[in-house]
Amino acid sequence: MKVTVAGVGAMGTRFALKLKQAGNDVTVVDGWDERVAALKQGGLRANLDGEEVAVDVPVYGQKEVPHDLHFDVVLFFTKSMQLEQMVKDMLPVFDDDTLALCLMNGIGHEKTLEKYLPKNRVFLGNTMWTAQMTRPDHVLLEDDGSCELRNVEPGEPQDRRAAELVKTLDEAGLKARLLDDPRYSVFRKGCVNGTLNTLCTLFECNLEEFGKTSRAHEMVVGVVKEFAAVGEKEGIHLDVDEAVKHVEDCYRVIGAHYPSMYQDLVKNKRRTEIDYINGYVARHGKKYGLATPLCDLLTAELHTKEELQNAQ
Ligand SMILES: NC(=O)C1=CN([C@@H]2O[C@H](COP(=O)(O)OP(=O)(O)OC[C@H]3O[C@@H](n4cnc5c(N)ncnc54)[C@H](OP(=O)(O)O)[C@@H]3O)[C@@H](O)[C@H]2O)C=CC1
Ligand SMILES: CC(C)(CO)C(=O)C(=O)O
Repeated sequence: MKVTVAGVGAMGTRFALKLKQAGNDVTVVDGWDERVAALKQGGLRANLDGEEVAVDVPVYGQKEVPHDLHFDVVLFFTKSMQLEQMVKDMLPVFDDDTLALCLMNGIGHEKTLEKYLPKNRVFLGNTMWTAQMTRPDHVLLEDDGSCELRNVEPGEPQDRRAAELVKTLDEAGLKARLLDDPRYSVFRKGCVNGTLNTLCTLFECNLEEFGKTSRAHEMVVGVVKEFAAVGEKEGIHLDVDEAVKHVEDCYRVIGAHYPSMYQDLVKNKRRTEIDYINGYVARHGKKYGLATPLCDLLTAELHTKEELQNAQ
């Protein structure tokens, strides 16, 4: 499959590397100049499950992508606040059958994609893999994970193409599965990020350390209930007990991981994706007349921490 990964930070690198190693034709695009320079010089460099690897792929800065390239799929892995600009910059390489796949954290990305692309070419889902930039030229890829996806609009040929995408990702060792409803999956993943990313960033701990604290369960249940209430208004019937279990399973499966939001703010002093996670629930709760006190407070706390850290 001919794939371009648009946004090749930590997670984009995992997907680009694994897809390339499995024999796919992979190109990468990024907007961070230092990262682009490092990729052009040394390729995709990572510690992959304990082994140092370096793989060469074509690399383009976000503003220098040649318009005559063709791809079967553009896989978006920017931060949420960078997605819209990346979609606009990638539009010239979309032809009549190029697919857009977004597995990023955050709720509502399909709306951004649908502003620029026909709905039947928008594919959505999430990943439970982990990844961490150690330097602008190097990524740490450890832990086990998975990913899941589906076309947002049912029908052909997109149902068939979703199955093809899953097969390609799965054959690359990315443990992919086909979803029934991608928006359900995005809200369910939102529960993981709206609890673990946010609280581990505030408390500056990893998932396992947070999970061992005595009030963790109470906080997780409270936040998940707010995601479920907003989801309900948007036609998504989240199973609260199952979503809480999904969150709490992370303490065991990827316990040593510091969530991407922690990496952004605590490690890199970068602004976070909070407005697309708890902030989404807080904003939409207001729109539907629902009280979402925990998400309101967590969003305000994260923004306050960003201010105090002078995050860029
Ligand atoms: N990492 C993880 O474990 C997981 C991540 N995800 C999701 O995947 C998506 C991509 O995230 P991820 O791969 O973690 O992103 P990264 O942290 O690797 O960064 C993406 C972009 O942020 C900017 N940036 C990051 N670090 C620095 C730095 N030190 N100095 C300057 N700029 C920096 C760069 O863009 P620019 O310069 O243009 O601002 C870079 O291209 C997100 O939606 C995330 O939530 C999902 C599951 C797990
Ligand atoms: C790996 C996981 C699930 C941890 O919260 C994540 O999505 C992240 O780090 O952003």
